[in-house]
Amino acid sequence: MLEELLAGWIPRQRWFAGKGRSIDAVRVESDLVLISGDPSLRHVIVEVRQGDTSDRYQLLIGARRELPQRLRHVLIGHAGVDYYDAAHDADLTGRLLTGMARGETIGRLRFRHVEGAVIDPDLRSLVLGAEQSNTSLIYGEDYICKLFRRLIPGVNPELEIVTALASRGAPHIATPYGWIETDLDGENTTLAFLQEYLATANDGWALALTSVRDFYASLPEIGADEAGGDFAAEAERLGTATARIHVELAAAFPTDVVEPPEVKHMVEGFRRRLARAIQEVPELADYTDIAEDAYDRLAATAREIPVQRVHGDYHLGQVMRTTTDWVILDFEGEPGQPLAERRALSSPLRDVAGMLRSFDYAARHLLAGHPEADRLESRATEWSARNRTAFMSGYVAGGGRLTPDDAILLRALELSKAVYEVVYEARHRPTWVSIPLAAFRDTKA
Ligand SMILES: Nc1ncnc2c1ncn2[C@@H]1O[C@H](COP(=O)(O)OP(=O)(O)O)[C@@H](O)[C@H]1O
Ligand SMILES: O=P(O)(O)O[C@H]1O[C@H](CO)[C@@H](O[C@H]2O[C@H](CO)[C@@H](O)[C@H](O)[C@H]2O)[C@H](O)[C@H]1O
Repeated sequence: MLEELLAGWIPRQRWFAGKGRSIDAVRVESDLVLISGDPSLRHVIVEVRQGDTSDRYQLLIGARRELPQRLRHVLIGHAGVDYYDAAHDADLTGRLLTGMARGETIGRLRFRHVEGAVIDPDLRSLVLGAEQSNTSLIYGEDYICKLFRRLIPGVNPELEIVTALASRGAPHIATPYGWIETDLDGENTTLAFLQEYLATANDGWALALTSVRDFYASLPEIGADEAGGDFAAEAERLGTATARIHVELAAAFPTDVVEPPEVKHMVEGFRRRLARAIQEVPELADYTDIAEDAYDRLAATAREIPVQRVHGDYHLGQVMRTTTDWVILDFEGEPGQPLAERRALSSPLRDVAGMLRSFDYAARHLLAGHPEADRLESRATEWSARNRTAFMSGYVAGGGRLTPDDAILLRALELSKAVYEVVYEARHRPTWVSIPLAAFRDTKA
């Protein structure tokens, strides 16, 4: 009965990855009672079959004889009692904190805390604004608990990296407190991650946009360096924080080098990504020569490239400015890539390339559909260049490496990221495709 209700409810959830394809079957793979009574709380893992694919999802299911008004929007369905999405029920979600604080094992679920962490189990939760691929619960002003919805067997890279960095006393991370795990297909798999909530911080994207708006609105036109909301000092500090994180990651995890023949394989990977992207967004074909030129130059550099664990999907939306520092979040790699690829060693310049692209995004995203887009084009270029330069100087000052050969690698990585972004935007925000395409146009002119 529950399975039937879920088959109707799951496709309507933001985090459901199989949208647009019909569901053949929903099967409950595991069902554990975490609290009994009314209201009751169950932890459920379901398998959703669609054609020849099947995905697993994690659910917290509450049951009450009658759902109060405040929970009616998360009703799953009625079958004797009202079943609902208990992630939204602050009367029940404290159970996750208690489990982690006590280090409990319940059936196949293991609740764990970071050594020495003290977790207050009495805080009440709220679901963070827009649920995307995961559901995040904010407990009081203290913790954020990310509940992974679609379950991929394996340890989540975010948990792996943040706990390793915290144990080294690394700066620029949000303190980890605990996690929930289980075994899936014989692999230890992360179900949820509890971390410090940066209640008073602002994310880098919002801060950068404030600066861009201020710069665009300043009349008579003044230089980016004279604008009141100049972001360059922050960009530079962020560059230094980024270099420090790279140093810490290199110390906490194994490192390696990619030998020159393997660099060619890496370039082949870039070319394959470009070819796949062109199939999806044919407009990109106009810029093939520019990307290929950067890839050829990289293939021609006969030197080894140091590789290590990196952030993997680094942009202004992943960094937060607290009153004292930049904090880096979401070390999960590019969403949608297989776990092995997200955990693979890579050049730290991949993150640098991601952030450079992000400065360009911040400068340009207001231009799409702007009546004065032509006038603002040169201002966008000025803001982007100023902040990219400041970020790089902070990165180098913080110990980040940038030799002339690195600059060739950085350029290829930046264009490869822009290729990824063109596909990402075509899928999710088609009116933004022009932003990453400008990364190629800039050099074509
Ligand atoms: N530790 C934190 N403190 C404060 N806000 C956070 C924290 N972690 C995430 N957030 C906020 O939650 C939002 C989504 O977090 P994120 O980890 O990027 O989720 P997703 O993987 O779904 O993109 C971010 O935009 C950020 O503003
Ligand atoms: O934050 P996520 O891990 O979900 O990353 C994905 O979404 C990002 C958009 O939020 C996307 O980033 C792109 O848009 C940003 C502005 O919204 C911009 O700052 C980034 O430079 C740009 O790449 C990211 O690529 C995607 O993986």
